[in-house]
Amino acid sequence: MANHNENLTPSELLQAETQSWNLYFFIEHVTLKCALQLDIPNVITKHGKPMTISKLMSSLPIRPSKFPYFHRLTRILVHYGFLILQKHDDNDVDDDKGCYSLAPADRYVVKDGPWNSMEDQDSFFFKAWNCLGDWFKNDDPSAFYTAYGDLFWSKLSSDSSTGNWFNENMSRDSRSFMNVLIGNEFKDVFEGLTSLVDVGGGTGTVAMSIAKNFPDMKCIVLDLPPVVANLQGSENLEFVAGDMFQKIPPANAVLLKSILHDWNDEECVKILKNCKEEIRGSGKVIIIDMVMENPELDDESVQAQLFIDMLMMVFVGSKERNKKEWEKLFLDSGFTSYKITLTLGLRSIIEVYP
Ligand SMILES: C[S@@+](CC[C@H](N)C(=O)[O-])C[C@H]1O[C@@H](n2cnc3c(N)ncnc32)[C@H](O)[C@@H]1O
Ligand SMILES: C/C=C/c1ccc(O)c(OC)c1
Repeated sequence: MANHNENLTPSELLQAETQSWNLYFFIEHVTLKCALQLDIPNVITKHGKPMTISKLMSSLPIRPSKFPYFHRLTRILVHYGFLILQKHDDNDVDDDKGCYSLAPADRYVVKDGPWNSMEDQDSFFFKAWNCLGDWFKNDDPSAFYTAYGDLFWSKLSSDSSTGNWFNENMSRDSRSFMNVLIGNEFKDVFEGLTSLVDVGGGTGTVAMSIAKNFPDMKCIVLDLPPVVANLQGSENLEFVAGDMFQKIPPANAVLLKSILHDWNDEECVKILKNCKEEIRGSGKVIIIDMVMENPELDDESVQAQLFIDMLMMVFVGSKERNKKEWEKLFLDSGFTSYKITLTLGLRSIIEVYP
């Protein structure tokens, strides 16, 4: 092992060279981005079955002059696991080496995954990330603020196309998450509740799913005026425009999905105290958010969690919390007990009792 006063050994240097290619050039990002620019996931989805490379090329908006280059893109997409190549026969010498299909991650992205429309919002997204270095050297609340001179929620409120983009993505995230939650034995968490207010419930995707599955429960969605303006409720679903730091409508249970990770500790305590005040009957607060440092998670999940934690820092100046940090929030807001009832992928369901 070389210490940092010495030059790298030849083998360290060669390994560093390899690593720097893999780390510094965003290979996965730039190649996947091209796949999305060419609409590869949608074209394969529409085709309905795996496609040969010739079929794929002729179905995509690419010029014949570029056909000879295309297998280089599919090759790296296969390497990164974005595409799956089922080989027909290793002896095949022509370009139809096999059939390409979508990996589960693309099927998720096409069908209901959020943030796949990053393309339209590319500069919006990266402008904030590009300011992260500057943010460390200034006193701004978030790198987003450094980039835009405005807070994230305020910007979304004033710029309706970005606001709609964000709400649509949160809604996609919520739709797939609720399909897992409600579609399985996991829906116990809502059983027996008479009413529920989804605080910061966006455009109501979560509440609609609960309202549909529990017709006797009255569901309320509280969100900022520009988010819920013009949204139509139903028999047991109501939209309320407001500010969770001011007043939360009373209900048997309060749901906070992807809310507390947007705020710092003092703000979270304020929100939680407001929630506690409005709980009616023997109710609870239900939190759906990540719990960091869960030793049961695999490396891939940990990496995604670490990234989302950074995302919160960049966009809203907040953080993801470990079990101890969650517990402190609950006790500081006057709750007596809590339990982490379920972990689904990256996120957990935490029930908190007054
Ligand atoms: C990350 S999104 C989560 C949306 C939804 N709960 C979900 O999981 O799909 C955070 C939500 O909090 C809302 N929000 C931000 N500030 C708020 C406030 N002061 N009062 C009520 N809602 C607010 C935003 O408009 C946004 O819909
Ligand atoms: C670009 C995405 C920004 C973002 C901001 C706040 C959130 O709570 C969030 O949840 C996934 C995403």
